[in-house]
Amino acid sequence: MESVIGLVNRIQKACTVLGDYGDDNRSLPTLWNSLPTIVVLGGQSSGKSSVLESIVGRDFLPRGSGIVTRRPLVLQLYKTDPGNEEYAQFLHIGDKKFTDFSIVRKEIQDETDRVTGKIKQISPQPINLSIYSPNVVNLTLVDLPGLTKVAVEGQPESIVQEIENMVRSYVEKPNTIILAITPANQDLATSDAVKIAREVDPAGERTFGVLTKLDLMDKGTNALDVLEGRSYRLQHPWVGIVNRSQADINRNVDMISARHKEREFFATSPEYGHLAGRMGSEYLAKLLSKHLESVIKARISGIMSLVNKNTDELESELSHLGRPVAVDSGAQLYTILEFCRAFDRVFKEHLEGGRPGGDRIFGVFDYQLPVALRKLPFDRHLSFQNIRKVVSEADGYQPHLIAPEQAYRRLIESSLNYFRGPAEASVDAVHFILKELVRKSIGETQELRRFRTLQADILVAANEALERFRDDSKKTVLRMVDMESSYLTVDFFRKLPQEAEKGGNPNASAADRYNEGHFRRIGSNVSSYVSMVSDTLRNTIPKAVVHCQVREAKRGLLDHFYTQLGKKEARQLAQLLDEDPVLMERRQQCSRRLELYKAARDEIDSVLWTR
Ligand SMILES: Nc1nc2c(ncn2[C@@H]2O[C@H](COP(=O)(O)OP(=O)(O)OP(=O)(O)O)[C@@H](O)[C@H]2O)c(=O)[nH]1
Repeated sequence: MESVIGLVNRIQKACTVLGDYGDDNRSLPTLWNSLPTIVVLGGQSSGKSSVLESIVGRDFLPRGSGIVTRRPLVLQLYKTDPGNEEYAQFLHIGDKKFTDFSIVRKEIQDETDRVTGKIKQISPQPINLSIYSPNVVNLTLVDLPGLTKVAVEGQPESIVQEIENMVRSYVEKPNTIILAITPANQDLATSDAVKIAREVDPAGERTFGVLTKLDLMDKGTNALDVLEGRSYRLQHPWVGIVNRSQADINRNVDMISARHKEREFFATSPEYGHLAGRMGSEYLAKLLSKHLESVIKARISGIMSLVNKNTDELESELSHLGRPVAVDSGAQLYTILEFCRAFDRVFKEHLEGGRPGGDRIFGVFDYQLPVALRKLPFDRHLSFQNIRKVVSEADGYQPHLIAPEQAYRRLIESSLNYFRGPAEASVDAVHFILKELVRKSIGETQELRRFRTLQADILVAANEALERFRDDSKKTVLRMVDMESSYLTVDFFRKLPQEAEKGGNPNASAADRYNEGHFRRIGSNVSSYVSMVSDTLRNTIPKAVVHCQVREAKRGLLDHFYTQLGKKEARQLAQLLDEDPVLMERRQQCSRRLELYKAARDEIDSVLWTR
C-alpha cells in the first residue's frame, strides 16, 4: 500500500506543477482539494518545523526569530530503497538534486524572499519540495506560517489576520488531516492550533494532536492529561514529541542523536514510560503514514470518478473554446485559410441545399420576375391613343404607305425598355439574398465564432465580391434587353397576316386605313412581339443572374480576400486572429488542468493495475 501514498504524492506534485493549489481559481475543478493532505498547524515557535524535520530525519528548514515560514511549504517524502543516497528536489528548479540539506534550507529562504520580498510579507503560493530518502515514510505534509498575535517590525498589522486566513483555507478542507501542534509548556486552552482545529473539525476525526517541548515543562508538572486524552479528546491519540532545543541546534546536534535522545527521554521518563511506544517523532511519522493509507484506500474510487467526471467536463469546455491560435505567421495564415474554407462550405450548403436560403433565389426567378414582367404597363403604352400618336409622329409629313415600319420600331424599342426594370430588380433581389446568406454563414461557422475581426473582414470581402458580381450581372442582363432592341425577329413580322389577306377590303380608302381598327392591330402586333420577348427574357435573365452572381459566389467569393491575405504582414495576420484575451486565458487554464487530470488518471490506473 506504500504505492497508494506514493500515488497521492505524485498527483499532488502534478497539481502543483499545473497550478492546482486547491482554491486559486474556483471556476476550474480542483483535484488538490480531493486529495488527503497533512497540514501542520500551530502558533509561532510551537515547534512545527522541528516536528517536520524529525519526521524527515534531516535538518533543512529555515530558522530564525519572527515569522520564518512565510509561504506554504509542500513537503513530499518518498521512501527509497536502503542504501540509496538522500536528496531533495525543488519543483521550481527542476531536476537538480540537492544532497546538501543546508543548501536546501537556503533555497527555501531565497525562494520565499523571491515571492514575498524581504519585508516579511506572506504569500499563499506554495514552495514544493520533495525529499527522497530510505529513512522516511511516504507522506505529503504542508508547513504553514505560524499563527501569531502580533506583527513584527516592518510588517503590516493585517499580517496576523492574513496568516490566520491562509491557515484556515488549508485546514477547512474536509480532506486535510490536521497536525495540531501545541508546546507542552503552554496551556492547552490558549493553543491557537487546538482552537482552530476544534472549529474546523469539531468531532476531532481528522485532527492529530501533537505536544512538543515536553522536556521544557516545569518540574513537577506533566502532560499526561493531554496525552491520555483527558484534557481534549480526539479520535486519534495525542503524540508527545521532544525536539532539539535551540541549544542542541546551536551545538549542531544531528538528527540521529536527537532521535536517540527523544527515545531515551520517553523510555526513561517516570511519567511517560508507559506511553513510550506511542510517543516520539518516529512513531508520529508511522501513525500518519498508516492513517493516510487508510484514508486514501477509502477514497481512491471516489477520486477516480471525480477525475473522470472533471476530465469529461474540461474536454467538452475545451472543444467549445476551440483550438489555441497559432503563433507563427505561416501557421496563422493556414488557420485563417482553414476558417475561410469552413465559411465557404457553410455558404455553399446554403446555396446548394443542406441549409435553407438557396431556394429563395429560385423564388425570385419563379415568382418575383414573372410577376414583375406581367405588371409592366404595356396596356397604357400600347393604348390606341399612344399608338396613334407614335405612328403619326413617326410618319411625319408623309404618312406611311403600306405599313408603319418606323412606328413599329419605335413602339417595340420603347416597350422593350420596360424590361430593364425587372431585369435589374432580379439582379438586386438575388444580390440581397446572397448578402444575407453570407451574413448567416459567418454566424454559423463554428470556427469563426471566437474571431470578431476575421468575421468582420470576411464579411467586408464577401460583400465587396458580391457587389462586383452584381455590377457584372446588371451589365449582362441589361445587355440582353438591349440586344432584343438591337435586332428584331424578322420571322415574327413575316408571319403576320397582311391586312388584305385577312379579308380587308383592298379598295378601302386611305381614311379607312387610319381608322381605330388599324391602330389596334398595330398595338396587338407589337404586344405579341413584346410578349414573345418577355417569355425569352423570363428564361434568360435567371440564366444570366445565376451565371454572373450565384455561380461566381460559389466559385470564388473570397478569391480577392485570399490574394490580400497573401500580402499581409505577420502583425496584420495576428490582428485577424485577435481572440478575446479572457477566452485565451481560460483555454490555457483548462488545458493545463486537463493535463493534470489525465496524468492523475494514468497514475491511478497504474496503481490500481499493479495492486
Ligand atoms: N527543548 C525543546 N525545544 C524545542 C522543541 N521543539 C522546538 N523547540 C525549539 O523551539 C524553537 C522553535 O521551534 P521551531 O521548530 O522553529 O518552531 P516553528 O513553529 O516552526 O516556528 P515558526 O516557523 O517560526 O513559526 C526552536 O528554537 C526549537 O529548537 C522541543 O521539543 N524541545
